[in-house]
Amino acid sequence: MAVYTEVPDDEMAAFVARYGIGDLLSAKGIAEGVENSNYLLRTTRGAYILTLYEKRVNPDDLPFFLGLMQHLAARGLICPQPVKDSRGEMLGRLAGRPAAIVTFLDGLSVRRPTAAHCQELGKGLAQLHAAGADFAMERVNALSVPGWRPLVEQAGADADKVSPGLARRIAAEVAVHEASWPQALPRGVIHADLFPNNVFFIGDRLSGLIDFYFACTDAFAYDLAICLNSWCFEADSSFNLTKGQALLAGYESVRPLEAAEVEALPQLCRGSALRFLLTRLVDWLNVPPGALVKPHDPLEYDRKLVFHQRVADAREYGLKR
Ligand SMILES: Nc1ncnc2c1ncn2[C@@H]1O[C@H](COP(=O)(O)OP(=O)(O)OP(=O)(O)O)[C@@H](O)[C@H]1O
Ligand SMILES: N[C@@H](CCO)C(=O)O
Repeated sequence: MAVYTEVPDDEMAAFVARYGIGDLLSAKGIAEGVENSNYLLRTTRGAYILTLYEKRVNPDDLPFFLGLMQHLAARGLICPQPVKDSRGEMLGRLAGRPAAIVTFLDGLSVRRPTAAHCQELGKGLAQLHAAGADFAMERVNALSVPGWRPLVEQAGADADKVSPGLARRIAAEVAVHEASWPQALPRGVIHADLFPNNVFFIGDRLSGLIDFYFACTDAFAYDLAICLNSWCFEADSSFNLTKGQALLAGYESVRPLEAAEVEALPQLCRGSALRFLLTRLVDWLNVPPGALVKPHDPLEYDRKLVFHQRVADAREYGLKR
């Protein structure tokens, strides 16, 4: 996360006092991340995370996100749990923004995942899909195919300042998916942003998942595609087949893929690369003045997209069949 909204000390202390989590000792803005404003709170009872929800989060979606974290935690998945205030509410308001306090998770995210991390991640992703199966709420994926053209339009001709020809290429890529996106794949709750920075490990063991603010109801295999993109490429943009194999094997050790999902995987990888290329591009072109945030490189996902455009079938990601 980042810090877009500064909170005056007295407002922060008064807000925290409503939660029965002890006296506030310190509140430190967290520079990592790009979406919401986050503070690490230390109180006389321990550590917590305070999140102020920013532009890309629709406040109407917050009951889904907070309810989902509660649901998954109740089924044994290690994820942040929303803390209720003295009125029993999970969602509050601070410095003019919707805000919530969640529990702090131990563990560290890994900058350069190994194949062992990828295997654990695959297993954890399938466990998340299973734990979400009986979650009653639904949320449309606002950043699936119908959400992409508006992002292309928002970037407009400025896309070419980031890379010559990019505006035309992304418009053409969106058109491909609008015409042929797979519609009937097994679906349920997906995380939709399970990048390495959102997964904690203690040693080689997965110890927790965070950042459920893109979670939605969509194809399970699309979540897998997002993970193949964010876990299995090297810094030079080459795909690491060993990591792909490990991730897919970890996933299938809990939930084997159906034939239609295997067939769709190259297109899902291509579409998810495009999704992150587009949101990164729009963010890159619109950094709010004074915000404590470092935008992500959109062209990393352009290079991944080019790789997927050449993939003929899922064996190229390490699937054994
Ligand atoms: N529940 C938690 N327990 C421990 N640390 C946390 C927790 N939630 C967030 N953090 C810390 O805050 C950082 C930013 O959080 P998060 O990834 O949710 O932000 P974001 O803006 O949504 O980021 P992203 O760019 O991934 O969307 C994390 O990298 C982690 O260090
Ligand atoms: N994980 C995203 C940021 C949150 O949408 C990215 O790396 O582009």
